[in-house]
Amino acid sequence: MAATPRGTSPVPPDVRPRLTVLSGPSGVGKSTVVAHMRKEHPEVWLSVSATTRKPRPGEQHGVHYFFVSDEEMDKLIANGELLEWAEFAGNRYGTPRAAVQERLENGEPVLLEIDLQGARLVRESMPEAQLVFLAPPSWEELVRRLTGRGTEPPEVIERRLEAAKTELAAEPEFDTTLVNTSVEDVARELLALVDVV
Ligand SMILES: Nc1nc2c(ncn2[C@@H]2O[C@H](COP(=O)(O)OP(=O)(O)O)[C@@H](O)[C@H]2O)c(=O)[nH]1
Ligand SMILES: Nc1ncnc2c1ncn2[C@@H]1O[C@H](COP(=O)(O)OP(=O)(O)O)[C@@H](O)[C@H]1O
Repeated sequence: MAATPRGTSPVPPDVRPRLTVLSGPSGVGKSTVVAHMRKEHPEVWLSVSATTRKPRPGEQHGVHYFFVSDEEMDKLIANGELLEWAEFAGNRYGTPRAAVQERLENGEPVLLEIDLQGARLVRESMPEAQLVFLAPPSWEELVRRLTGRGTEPPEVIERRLEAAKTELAAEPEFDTTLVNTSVEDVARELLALVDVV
């Protein structure tokens, strides 16, 4: 057995990153890919964020998001209850800290689906986190998906596409890029990265 060089620590038994961040522009397919993966692998734990955005038809409180008022969001932030938070296209979004911490302390994998600003904050506070970028096959396809989803009025779509330009330019900051051409393929690749055993 090779000796451990002096001055370095032995490699810990499990060096796999437990925290995975999935980011990518609005409409690229993050929710679709994660939902597809969790349909077959419900054991993959996804953090449920708090948001001041209004629910879309079909979105459930506590499942897709915790839908909160501006005042409630102020309190969550002031009380330090969010691991990170950001303003995106006119609404605030944040990751509740306690549930994530509990899982990480138990050595369980955690998946966050958050925006670029949030991904950068996580990288600062947890450098061991792995950052995964979901990219569209092309700009035209991103516009098509965001428009085709039909959940936002044109001015909100414009705002999100403006943000998408900044987000696409930040792709090199991420550890891995997955191009969302096929939902099935990307869901499989993401599952391997999240490494749920
Ligand atoms: N920083 C941060 N971003 C979040 C959080 N939850 C969701 N987001 C991001 O906020 C952005 C807008 O989310 P949403 O309004 O659901 O739109 P969608 O991504 O187009 O479905 C997306 O980039 C989400 O990944 C969070 O807790 N923190
Ligand atoms: N690989 C794909 N091919 C074609 N359409 C897709 C694909 N992935 C997602 N979509 C569609 O694109 C739209 C945006 O997907 P969504 O998951 O809501 O994106 P995000 O969560 O990143 O905002 C939805 O209408 C969804 O059905």
